[in-house]
Amino acid sequence: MAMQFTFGEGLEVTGMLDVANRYQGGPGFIHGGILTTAFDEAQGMACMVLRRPVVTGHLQIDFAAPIPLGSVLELRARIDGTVRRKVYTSAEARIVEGPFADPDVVVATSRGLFLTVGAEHFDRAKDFVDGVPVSPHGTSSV
Ligand SMILES: CCCCCCCC/C=C\CCCCCCCC(=O)SCCNC(=O)CCNC(=O)[C@H](O)C(C)(C)COP(=O)(O)OP(=O)(O)OC[C@H]1O[C@@H](n2cnc3c(N)ncnc32)[C@H](O)[C@@H]1OP(=O)(O)O
Repeated sequence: MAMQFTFGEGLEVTGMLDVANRYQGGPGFIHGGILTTAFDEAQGMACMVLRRPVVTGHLQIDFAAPIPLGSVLELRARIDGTVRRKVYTSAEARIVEGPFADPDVVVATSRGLFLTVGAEHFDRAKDFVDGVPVSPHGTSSV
């Protein structure tokens, strides 16, 4: 997904998403699956501090407010803790530009469980790789 990421202090990662027209779900608003993808990317990116590949095991989104096309979304994500291969993460989204912008209002939240995996996890699909992902960290082609 075409997001810009910056690494803040500590374990927090900030991702910015321009809510383009192609991300429409209901008329005028972002599709919930797109927002879910953005959280998956941001929380997966927060896991990169571990310097091991991870995959998403469980992701739970609360859609608290509608997000109109043309918004700029800010997603802040972090690792909350690790247990063995399990990596517990959370994130919030705020509209920071556009007609509904209010940096004090959280419009969606996410909790995600990621699992560290070995290189063999991806090796199994190497014959099916299709193209170069858009994302600089190489996880998504959306
Ligand atoms: C050549 C190297 C290439 C490197 C490339 C690096 C890329 C960049 C890296 C990093 C940036 C990442 C950015 C990511 C952004 C996008 C990520 C995605 O969209 S990933 C696609 C969607 N997800 C899947 O396709 C997973 C499909 N599922 C699986 O493969 C397995 O189910 C997996 C790996 C998640 C777990 O399977 P198991 O066999 O490895 O692990 P078990 O032994 O079953 O579980 C381990 C522990 O986790 C818990 N667990 C597993 N799944 C759970 C679940 N769904 N809910 C709750 N707990 C779960 C279990 O209860 C267990 O817990 P206990 O340690 O015993 O306490």
